[in-house]
Amino acid sequence: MANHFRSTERQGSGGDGMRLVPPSENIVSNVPDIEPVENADEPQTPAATENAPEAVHVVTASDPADSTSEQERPYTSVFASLAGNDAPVTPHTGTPTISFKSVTLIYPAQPNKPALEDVSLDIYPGEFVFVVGHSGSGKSSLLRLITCERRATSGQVLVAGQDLTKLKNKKVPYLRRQIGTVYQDFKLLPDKTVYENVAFALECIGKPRAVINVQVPEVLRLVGLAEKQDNYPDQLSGGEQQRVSVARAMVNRPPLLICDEPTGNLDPAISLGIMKLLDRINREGTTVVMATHDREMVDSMRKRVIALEAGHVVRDQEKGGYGYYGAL
Ligand SMILES: Nc1ncnc2c1ncn2[C@@H]1O[C@H](COP(=O)(O)OP(=O)(O)OP(=O)(O)O)[C@@H](O)[C@H]1O
Repeated sequence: MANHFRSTERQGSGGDGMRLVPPSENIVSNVPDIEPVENADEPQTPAATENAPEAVHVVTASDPADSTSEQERPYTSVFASLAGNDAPVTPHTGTPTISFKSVTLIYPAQPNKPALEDVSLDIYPGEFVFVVGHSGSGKSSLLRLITCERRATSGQVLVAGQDLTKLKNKKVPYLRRQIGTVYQDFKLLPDKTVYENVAFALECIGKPRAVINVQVPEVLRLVGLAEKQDNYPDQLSGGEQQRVSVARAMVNRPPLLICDEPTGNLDPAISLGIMKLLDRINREGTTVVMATHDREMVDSMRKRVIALEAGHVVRDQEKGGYGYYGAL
């Protein structure tokens, strides 16, 4: 299969020597060559640059697209150090990693209220995309279509060039090997240690023990949990549990990462540690799509933002902000 997942060039400006590794090379050492996670409570640098939105390609929301500017904020966001204002926009060329063509999703339990209706969008290799919107606007449903947990009622969902509306059930596990997932509730196995939780992801796809023995310690070091590899999930903080789930999602070095409110249960300082990890994974070439309610994070990081309202895309903006959605 052609590699429609991975970008061919790095995004961002801070050169840290990371290398893109085609999946075929990722047999033994497939963890990105990046520094381990730093302490989340390290001193934060002030907001770097102006945050005027650029390259808006669709804005149809009646509300203003961008919310509070850096100047208006009474304090510097903990996420300010991840602002990508100076980073070039990922080119929207070639085959999209994810393509929705007039997609509608109707759950049988709610036949008169589509969770998604006539959604069309393209996400390209190497992009980092936030999906925002009210509770019930369709964010998780959109992600479930990408991971093939749900099938579209009509329209076409293409992931890595494959039409998921036609994908046979027996082929779904192969698709999922290409997609790392991180959820708000971590979804760790309680009776397995940190090491075993991460190793299990590789065992499930038939990786040999020799490979597991190399990759698991490597990824645990990357997320800063090497010392806790023998702990069980209930012996970890929420932030540590989420780092295990990020380690598990990336240990097979998937070219696409789907995150559904990965920082939803975490305080801002701990969320920052998780976001630093995901930002680095993205800068190394992995496409990241993240549903979130975290206004501060979205406003600070200035990534592409897709906003949903009642199952419709109402805004799609490069370097966007969270927008005005009132209480969520
Ligand atoms: N399994 C389901 N069966 C029936 N309806 C569902 C199901 N899952 C979601 N829905 C409905 O689909 C719509 C979109 O839900 P979805 O979970 O995608 O929203 P969301 O934006 O992710 O919300 P939240 O921010 O609260 O997680 C809602 O009206 C919801 O009630």
